[in-house]
Amino acid sequence: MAKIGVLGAGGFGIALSVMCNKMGHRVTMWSAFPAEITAIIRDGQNLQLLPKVKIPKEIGLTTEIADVQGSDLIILAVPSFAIRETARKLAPYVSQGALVSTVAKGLEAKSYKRLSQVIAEELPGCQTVVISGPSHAEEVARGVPTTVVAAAQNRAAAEAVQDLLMNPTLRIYVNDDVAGVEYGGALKNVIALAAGVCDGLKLGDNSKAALMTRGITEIARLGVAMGASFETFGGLSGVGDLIVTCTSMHSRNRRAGIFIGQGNTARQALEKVGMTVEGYLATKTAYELSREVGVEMPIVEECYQVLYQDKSPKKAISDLMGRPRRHESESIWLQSK
Ligand SMILES: NC(=O)C1=CN([C@@H]2O[C@H](COP(=O)(O)OP(=O)(O)OC[C@H]3O[C@@H](n4cnc5c(N)ncnc54)[C@H](O)[C@@H]3O)[C@@H](O)[C@H]2O)C=CC1
Ligand SMILES: O=C(CO)COP(=O)(O)O
Repeated sequence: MAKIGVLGAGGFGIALSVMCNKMGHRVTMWSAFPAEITAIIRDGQNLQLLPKVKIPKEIGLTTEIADVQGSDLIILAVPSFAIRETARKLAPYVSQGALVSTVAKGLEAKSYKRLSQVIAEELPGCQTVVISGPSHAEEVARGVPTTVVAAAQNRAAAEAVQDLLMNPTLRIYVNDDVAGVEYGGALKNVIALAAGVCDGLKLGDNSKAALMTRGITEIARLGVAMGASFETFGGLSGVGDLIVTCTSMHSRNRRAGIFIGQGNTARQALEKVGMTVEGYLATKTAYELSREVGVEMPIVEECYQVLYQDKSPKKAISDLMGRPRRHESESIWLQSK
């Protein structure tokens, strides 16, 4: 039995806490917000972020981040925009070599850093392991067979997370390509939003398949330009997560896209979903990064215009369809002029 600290008491923080508790680990779940913990204690669940998942009494609930000190593993399960401030709060309570994981999927705004890089800056001396892959909280909490990857620069650290968290319903593969795993996880949310827009517009399966396939092409194009391995995008954290997020009703990104396709503004869609929609910020960050490094990302660019410049989704789709003719085999390497 290990001691696990989970930072974040939303959908995925709860799902992982419940899973770890079932495995026999001693779990402490932290939230930055006293009202969130009070509501969980009162309702025995988080009615807003993961309803119908009962939180067992053995899981410690706290707003004192110091309470996770001495954990064998600390999992950051807060949205990507809160990773730096949460890691900074944690810093006084972790020792050299501590094992820290993140499940957040995003890039830091403005710096375009990957979240493991952000954590390494705030927690130097810790071993950072990225956990990513097709893993909706609703299903992880129910014990639906799920597969993810654990990626770290130090393979032993990823294997330690594999040892701690792998169980009959969660199969964990180790991966050395941290950059590829993180770009896949962050960027698939943009494509999932776009897939939701297609669904909201009541387009067909052809359109969705096109978005997913061309989407992973441009995700890989940026990832490879940023130093990732091409192969990673064909794995669980790439195409695997893209498939689940573009097709599942659990996906908050896809649901936000559906609202936009039905005629809501981006702001209205985010409010209606009421949970973390990483694809919104990721669209802006990916758009800016792709321009900075000169990588062509037509779907990301159209998403940016729909979300941030009020472009009509129908016009965005017709502009994508009307792009210059191209050979499929060469397009993975395309750089913009
Ligand atoms: N829900 C899911 O199925 C999965 C989510 N993820 C990723 O995990 C991350 C968290 O997602 P969810 O748990 O679903 O989000 P959520 O919206 O359900 O919960 C977010 C949690 O973060 C906390 N939080 C918000 N702002 C904060 C701040 N400034 N400082 C500290 N804590 C803050 C909230 O209090 C809440 O406990 C996201 O990056 C998401 O992409 C990854 C895999 C699956
Ligand atoms: O990353 C996820 C599943 O792997 C969760 O996706 P959403 O954030 O779109 O719900």
